[in-house]
Amino acid sequence: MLSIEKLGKRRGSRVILADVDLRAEPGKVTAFLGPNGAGKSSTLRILLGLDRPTSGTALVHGRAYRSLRDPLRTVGSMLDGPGAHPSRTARAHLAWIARSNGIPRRRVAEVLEQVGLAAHGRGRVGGFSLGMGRRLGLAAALLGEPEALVLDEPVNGLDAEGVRRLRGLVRAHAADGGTVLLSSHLMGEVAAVADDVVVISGGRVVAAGPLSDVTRGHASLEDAYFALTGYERAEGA
Ligand SMILES: Nc1ncnc2c1ncn2[C@@H]1O[C@H](COP(=O)(O)OP(=O)(O)OP(=O)(O)O)[C@@H](O)[C@H]1O
Repeated sequence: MLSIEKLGKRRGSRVILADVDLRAEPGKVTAFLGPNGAGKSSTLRILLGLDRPTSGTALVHGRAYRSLRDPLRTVGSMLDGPGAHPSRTARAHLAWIARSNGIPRRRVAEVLEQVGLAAHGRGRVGGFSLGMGRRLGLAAALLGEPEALVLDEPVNGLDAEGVRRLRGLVRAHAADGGTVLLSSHLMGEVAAVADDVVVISGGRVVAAGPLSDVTRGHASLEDAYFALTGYERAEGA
């Protein structure tokens, strides 16, 4: 369970986040949607202890990320970039994370297989394509068999096979009772996997609830998204 309440973030006089509420529940895929600059990454960075809020709380299983005893076994995350040194091989990178977090070494081969990088384990990360780097980031998120997954724009850079694989992984994770929170600005990908949706625009949540509730009265999630974020009006103005 991931719970964010009344989260606020200011940078100088700029309001980045205002009273953001979000819950991602076990057994469900929750999509966090919004246009570029809406505040998705800022929210997820605070949830993962990489930044501090100005107000409010962001908790993983009722605790702040920084106070988790076994963070990688509790919540796996993928933010931008593979987060690995370019001269390291994929396997060495994952083995290093595993070693420093008390995760069994066997998990390295398992997650490389899961994300479709089994044939590239000995490849240096510096030679990876954008999509391969994203797959490696996903592998690192899965490494500790965490209950919760937090994935920031996981579809970016993935090819069709990668997108299909990702969908399968997140659906399977939720089906096993896990919690999945993923951000995206790509409606089609989200409509295909999400149970619940939270839409953010200008640092404020403009809609939240089951996908069917958020899309009610609209032809598609995309139509709902444009209506909720005011994008069409802004572009037409
Ligand atoms: N380190 C930072 N310093 C100053 N401003 C920042 C910083 N990080 C983000 N911002 C600002 O905070 C706002 C929210 O950005 P954020 O990256 O959270 O949005 P996002 O919804 O993740 O967008 P995208 O879809 O483009 O990734 C933006 O106006 C951005 O310019």
